[in-house]
Amino acid sequence: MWRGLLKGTTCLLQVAAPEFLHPRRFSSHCVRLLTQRLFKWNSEAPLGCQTKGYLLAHNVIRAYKKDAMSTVEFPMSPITVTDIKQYLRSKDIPFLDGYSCLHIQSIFVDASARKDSFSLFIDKTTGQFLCKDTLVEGSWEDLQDCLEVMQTDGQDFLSSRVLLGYHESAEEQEERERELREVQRIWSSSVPLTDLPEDEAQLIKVMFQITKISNTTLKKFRVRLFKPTKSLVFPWFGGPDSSLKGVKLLSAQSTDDDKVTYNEVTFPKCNSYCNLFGLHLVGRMDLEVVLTGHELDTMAVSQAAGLPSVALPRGVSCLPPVLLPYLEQFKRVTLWLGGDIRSWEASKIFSRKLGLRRCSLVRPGEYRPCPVKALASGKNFSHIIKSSIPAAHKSIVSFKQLREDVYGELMNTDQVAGVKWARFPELNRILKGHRKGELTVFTGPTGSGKTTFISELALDLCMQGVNTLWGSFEINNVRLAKIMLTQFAMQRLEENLEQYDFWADKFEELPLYFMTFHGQQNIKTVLDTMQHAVYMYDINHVIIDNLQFMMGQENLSVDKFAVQDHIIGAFRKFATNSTCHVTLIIHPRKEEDDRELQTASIFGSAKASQEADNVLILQEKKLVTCPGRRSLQVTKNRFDGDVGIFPLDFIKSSLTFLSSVKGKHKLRKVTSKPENEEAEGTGKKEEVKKEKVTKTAKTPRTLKGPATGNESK
Ligand SMILES: Nc1ncnc2c1ncn2[C@@H]1O[C@H](COP(=O)(O)OP(=O)(O)OP(=O)(O)O)[C@@H](O)[C@H]1O
Repeated sequence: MWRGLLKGTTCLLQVAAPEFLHPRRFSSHCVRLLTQRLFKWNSEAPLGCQTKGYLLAHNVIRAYKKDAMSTVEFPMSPITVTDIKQYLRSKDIPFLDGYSCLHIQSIFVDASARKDSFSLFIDKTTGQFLCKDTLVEGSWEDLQDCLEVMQTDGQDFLSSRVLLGYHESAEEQEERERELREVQRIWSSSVPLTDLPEDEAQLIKVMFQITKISNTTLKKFRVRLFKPTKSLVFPWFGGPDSSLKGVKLLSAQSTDDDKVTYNEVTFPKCNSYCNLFGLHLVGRMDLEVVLTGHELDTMAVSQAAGLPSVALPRGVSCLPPVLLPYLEQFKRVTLWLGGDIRSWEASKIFSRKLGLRRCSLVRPGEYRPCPVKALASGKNFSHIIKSSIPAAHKSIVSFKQLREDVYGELMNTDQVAGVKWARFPELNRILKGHRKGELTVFTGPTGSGKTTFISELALDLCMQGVNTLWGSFEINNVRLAKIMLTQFAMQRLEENLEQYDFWADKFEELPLYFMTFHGQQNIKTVLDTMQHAVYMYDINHVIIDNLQFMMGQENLSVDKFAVQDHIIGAFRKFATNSTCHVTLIIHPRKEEDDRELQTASIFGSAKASQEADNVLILQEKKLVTCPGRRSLQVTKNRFDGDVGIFPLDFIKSSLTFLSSVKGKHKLRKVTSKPENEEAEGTGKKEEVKKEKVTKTAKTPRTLKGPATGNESK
């Protein structure tokens, strides 16, 4: 359908604004200018015609953007809160300065029908807006357009249909309606837990480890049981009429080793499931809330602490900014996201979005597990919540303030070490895991498979819920996605095209985003886009392929090293400040055919290896017997100093690398020497203090199910 619209609007554009015909230039800014021109032209025409022209233009742009939903564009005109305030003042629009948003009166509701006088929320970071009364949402440019239209026409308000829902294609609309029918079907064929016979209800409670959650609480939150799959059903009520908008199904399965795993499925699916479970029970006058990472936790808090509580839709993996308006009313937000380090890290990151000064964080620990476990073990909830730590930290701290942090790290060494790779156990043994806030520099000979390898390394993490952003400047996103999809499916999909949809559907669920850049880029633009993505999607891992594309096209013969140092410094700062891991691919210096690369071979000065927390080298052995053979060498590991090398076998059909141990290629685990002893730039062979050979069995490759953003607890 949108092709049809595009055709129609192309004609319109040809007349009104030919310079915007190039699809890459479609943007809200383009619509805005186009709209203004249309208004100018149509100033004599009746209102309906003007709005139609406006809508038509918007339709195309929004459909275009929606198509590229997992791509992250550079915000056309990065906006600051000062700009927004200035604009509102210039239009005489009164606003309230909230925590994450500015609040204005809704422009989509007739003044006489406005329930809440300041129900339109403008995100201070992005300018994105949401009207809570009508659920109209859009970009800052959309809002400006609407305000301009109102001013031009001298209207008090606009119809909510101006922006609502029209961006959907027929297919999308059909899909949405199908999902809504599915939601209704599940909801109406499930039974309230409290209506089950007592023994059956008890069995279910045991299965989900919620024996301490009372029937009153279950009833209050309207939890049901979907019998065909024995799943708990958590409803999502939303909108001005608090109608049913979606459901989340939680199912339990026992594993071979007698453990129970929990799986979640949402309708509508993951990306559009934007529910704060429990929100319908929050009163308009409530000023305090406990934010949890799971529906069961929210019920536990509500029951044991008697406080309003809401759960994040995708647990600790993200806090979508679209939910921020719903949390604006609270003067105090206690984040109790779980009982592990990952929850603790997430609570620190989310509190920045929520506004540090109103947030306090429950530090995980032996006496502070996640709420549902705390309820099961009879912990004192009010004590835990009262002893939560204010999120606004001072820049100078004493050890007294740090001692709990240090203790937490000592207690949870495995979690502190980061997310483990499922496909590269040898890398886990050396690096221990993938940690937030670190900078990894990766190099290897030209054409040796750097992109292919990093693609699999990042995919592995992404499949475990690490929100990932790719900046691929060398190969385009379609090619990159094709490589990743092949690695994900672990087979040549060209030969099994009938399976394409199956794998693509699963792949689509991954928290994976791509920057839309290609070729040479300005470092500031790239960093701004990364910052934007961190805010929008809680990105934990950014991959830049490769640094040479930020060095500019001009001849940098004089100070190219200084430029590179500046860029590396900027990425280092970004990784630290945004608590986000950055993997930077850098070309090596000119290689000599018969020598292995080393840290000093990284192109540029020593800055790259000094700033990096990890240095990884893809070694290419020119073996006649085994031409595809590569090894991965870790030459720097700031976390615990272990360095080493292990061989990789390339499987061409799936573009994957199998870490293997064959013949002479055994894992060499080497305890590193101090960083300052590294023979940077000297070409000296690295000294080895201690060397031990660890026998590693060939790891069988099993494809783990793709992460759906749904956690199992
Ligand atoms: N171990 C390997 N053996 C043989 N071919 C490989 C291997 N790894 C990757 N390839 C293939 O080599 C080609 C180049 O790979 P890739 O683009 O990942 O290399 P690169 O090091 O990133 O290249 P560049 O130096 O140009 O950035 C691809 O077609 C890829 O499928």
